Amino acid sequence: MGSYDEADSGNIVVINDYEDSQPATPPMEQPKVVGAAAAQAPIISSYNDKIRPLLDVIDRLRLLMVMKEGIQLPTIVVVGDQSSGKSSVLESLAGVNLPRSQGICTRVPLIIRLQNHASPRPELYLEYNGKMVPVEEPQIATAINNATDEVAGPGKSISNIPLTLVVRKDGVPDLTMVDLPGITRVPVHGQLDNIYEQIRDIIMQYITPKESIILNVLSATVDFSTCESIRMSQQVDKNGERTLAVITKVDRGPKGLVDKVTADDVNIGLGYVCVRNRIGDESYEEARKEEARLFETNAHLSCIDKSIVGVHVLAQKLVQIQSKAIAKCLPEIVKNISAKLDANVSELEKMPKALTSIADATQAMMRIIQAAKESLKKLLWRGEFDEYPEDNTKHGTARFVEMLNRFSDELHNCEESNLSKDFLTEEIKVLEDVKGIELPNFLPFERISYLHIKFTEKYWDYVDDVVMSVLTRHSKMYHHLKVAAKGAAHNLVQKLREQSINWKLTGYTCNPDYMMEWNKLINQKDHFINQISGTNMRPLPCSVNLQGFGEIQVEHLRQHSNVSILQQAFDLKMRMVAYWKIFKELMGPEGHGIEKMLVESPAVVAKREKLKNSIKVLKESKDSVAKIMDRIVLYDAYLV
Ligand SMILES: Nc1nc2c(ncn2[C@@H]2O[C@H](COP(=O)(O)OP(=O)(O)OP(=O)(O)O)[C@@H](O)[C@H]2O)c(=O)[nH]1
Repeated sequence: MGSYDEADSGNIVVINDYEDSQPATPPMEQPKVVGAAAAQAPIISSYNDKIRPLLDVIDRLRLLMVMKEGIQLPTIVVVGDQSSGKSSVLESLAGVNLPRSQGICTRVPLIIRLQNHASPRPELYLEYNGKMVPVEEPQIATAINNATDEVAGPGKSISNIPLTLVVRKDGVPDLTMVDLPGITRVPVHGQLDNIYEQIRDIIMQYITPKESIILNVLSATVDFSTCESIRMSQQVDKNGERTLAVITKVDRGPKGLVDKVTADDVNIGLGYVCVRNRIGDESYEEARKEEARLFETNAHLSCIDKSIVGVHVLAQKLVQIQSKAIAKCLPEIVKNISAKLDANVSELEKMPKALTSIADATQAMMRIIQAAKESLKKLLWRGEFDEYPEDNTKHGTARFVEMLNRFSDELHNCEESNLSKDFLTEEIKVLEDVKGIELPNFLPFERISYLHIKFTEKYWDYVDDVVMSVLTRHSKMYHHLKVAAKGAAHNLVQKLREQSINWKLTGYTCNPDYMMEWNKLINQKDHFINQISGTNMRPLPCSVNLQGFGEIQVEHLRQHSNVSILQQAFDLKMRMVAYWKIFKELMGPEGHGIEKMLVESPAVVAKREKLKNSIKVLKESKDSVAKIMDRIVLYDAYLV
């Protein structure tokens, strides 16, 4: 058993093109062999202390799903045509029973984390759907099948949601690999017609990143150039620089195998390893012995270079490839995590703050209304278009002039326009004087004396469009506010439109509710003033009952000898109270209306949540990586 002799000597010698072409691994980084494990474990290999923490960090980042954040990790991805023997290879490496079959077997990506572990009792876990389920070794195949059913549904359908199998066992190589569903062209009963496309998409997603190492599992019984998995890996790794081929079932197709692997017709840059997996109920020890015997005695197989045969060689090669890939990628990973974290933090900062109180909500609403008002003033009055430099349709003052010019031309062409040479001069002047949006009973629209219906319609349609689009822009984060504000603004524009059309010169006081409330309050003024300063009344009362206020203490007011000041103050107070009442009705009891209006749109909430989540993952990733930064620098230095 040449292979075991090598292991027992304590040195792993891996000779192939890849190793020759790669920078030499420093002597201290050579994987050591755990001699004591030789008798018990299927694979005799261990990781140097210096590499293991790096792999642990990569595994931690994988668990944090940092890949979802666009950070690629060095990953050994196992691909192969259906039943090529992928699971059997992994089983040989891990020394545990994985589901094996002749039909489709692997239906979800299975991340296998092998960790060499000193304790004689193996520890196995399955991690999926946020669960971590301990598993006993004999039940592992059943547990994987059950978990697959839970993730992908029972039957033969496949899914992209991965399962993770952690195997902590004495003597296993420290490796993390992903087993993917086998490529099948013909859907079997119970599979969707697009099963090939589904599997292809999953495989491409895993093998496309340049950080992935492709472990292409090929059966010795087939012509490699016809393998679908070769076609796929060549699409993303044309020269095979990151592809290693494992030839399985050598016992079934030994003839001509040596020529196939020597000719390398399919461009496998990292080389070939030929293996014979466990068959039927064999134990791992029996399988390894049988493999060694086969490569020693079989006429066709014995001439294959010993440096490319056997599961143990495969394990050692993978360990070295993996450690080099990790050391090469880690500095870039660290950089990418920091860059992505910074970008997400600044994007989150740019987002409106989540509103947690009525005060916040009120403030936010005022800010939005103020901003919308300012935008409208710029567009419709001041002629400043910096917020919409490209969109001429919003350039209100310019469009008004156009409208007026057109209208003027039309009028000149109609008989009516000749009735008076000053016709409409007054109206045009008034329009130019209109000063934006102000408090309801100070609007200057009573000065508008005449506007033609057609022109008025066009004018208000235009104003309505601009107001709607400005409000939409400013309130887009808050769906309810957007709807409410647009509704209110639209109604206001409608009212103004009607008033313009009806030529009303009634003195626009805008809000009838406000006026009703104000009248009710102001009608009490004479009575109130009389109660304070009435000359005929003795003794003067200490308090006065006011509708809407109740009993009011008034003695302190008597120090003001100027009745006119009192009247103005009363007037002012009533105005404010009337406004406040209308405002409160709009906003609902205790301001909850504002809160409701400022409920953010689900898309904004989702975006903020996503960013927060990303930041959390990236921060944790950064922390994990920070702990091993010194090792990265050290290891990196060896590789230069
Ligand atoms: N004789 C022999 N049979 C093997 C060898 N490797 C795998 N097999 C058998 O080939 C069949 C398929 O093996 P799997 O490991 O399930 O293949 P797979 O590629 O994982 O299958 P899917 O994931 O379903 O595509 C099983 O019956 C294995 O026992 C080998 O080296 N020699």
